[in-house]
Amino acid sequence: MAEAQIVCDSLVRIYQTGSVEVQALQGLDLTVETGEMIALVGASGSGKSTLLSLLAGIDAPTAGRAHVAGWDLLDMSARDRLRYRRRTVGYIRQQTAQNLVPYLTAAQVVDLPMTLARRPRKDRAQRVRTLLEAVGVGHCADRRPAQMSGGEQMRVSIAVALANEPAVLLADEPTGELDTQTSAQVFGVLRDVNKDLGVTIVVVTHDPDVSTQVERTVSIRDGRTSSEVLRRTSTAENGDDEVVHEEYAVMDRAGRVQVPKDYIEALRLTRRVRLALEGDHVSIRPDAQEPQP
Ligand SMILES: Nc1ncnc2c1ncn2[C@@H]1O[C@H](COP(=O)(O)OP(=O)(O)OP(=O)(O)O)[C@@H](O)[C@H]1O
Repeated sequence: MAEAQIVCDSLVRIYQTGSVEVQALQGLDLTVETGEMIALVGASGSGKSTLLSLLAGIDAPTAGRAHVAGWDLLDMSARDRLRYRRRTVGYIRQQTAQNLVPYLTAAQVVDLPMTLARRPRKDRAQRVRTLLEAVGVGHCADRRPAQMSGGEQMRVSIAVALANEPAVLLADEPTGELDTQTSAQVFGVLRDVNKDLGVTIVVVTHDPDVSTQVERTVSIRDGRTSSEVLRRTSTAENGDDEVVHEEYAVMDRAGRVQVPKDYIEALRLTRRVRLALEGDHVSIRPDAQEPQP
């Protein structure tokens, strides 16, 4: 079977500032299939942006395994990394302004990544128009960022990220600075890109409504994937279609599963627990020998 488009195993990123060490990712596992669109959620500081910048090839992992579209992110020359950033991934940064250039028009900024990738001039002009139309901002071609709304700027940012036909699109809080209605429209553009162009998309978001818009929402806690919510459509007893959200814990390759904090507290689980295979499930019980607090 072909490997998934994004595979992270026990991914670690440690930042060292002076004598202080921050473990932004502490053994994160994530698999995203080709053509999937997933949302990544988690509290502030949980490691979402760190993960995205590693996947974008902006930053390098400290340890673990990370493969994206056939590239090994832990074993890449500087030249490979540049090529990867230009052609394999599209990255939309958290602040809209960081994706654009104040003195360039929308058409010029979408053209830029193609010029850097040495695409012939005649292809570029046509593609700039097609891309701006595709994300609904054809009318902004000659405008600079200051002459566009936040939603229009974000659409142009999406067009920039798509310029070199990336296999993977990474978006860090693309709707964070937008009102509810504009957010829904921008999210709609990302969904269309995913459906129509088959681009694999990972979107970081704080918006609790996103799980209703994607098939899979992955939660990150303390630099690890903690749970996943899958959205499924099933048929209710009255014959109507109903959307069901089911939450799953994530197990890593070594078989480790994180027990949710509220379960630990409810059963007063301590360092040692009793595990038992019971027919079709595994049970976890408190250790009777351990003194209860
Ligand atoms: N360049 C850096 N140097 C040192 N520490 C960093 C750096 N970047 C991130 N961190 C730390 O790593 C941890 C994870 O940060 P990250 O930005 O990935 O979180 P996040 O989940 O994206 O948060 P938010 O939702 O607020 O954007 C935090 O403790 C943060 O302070």
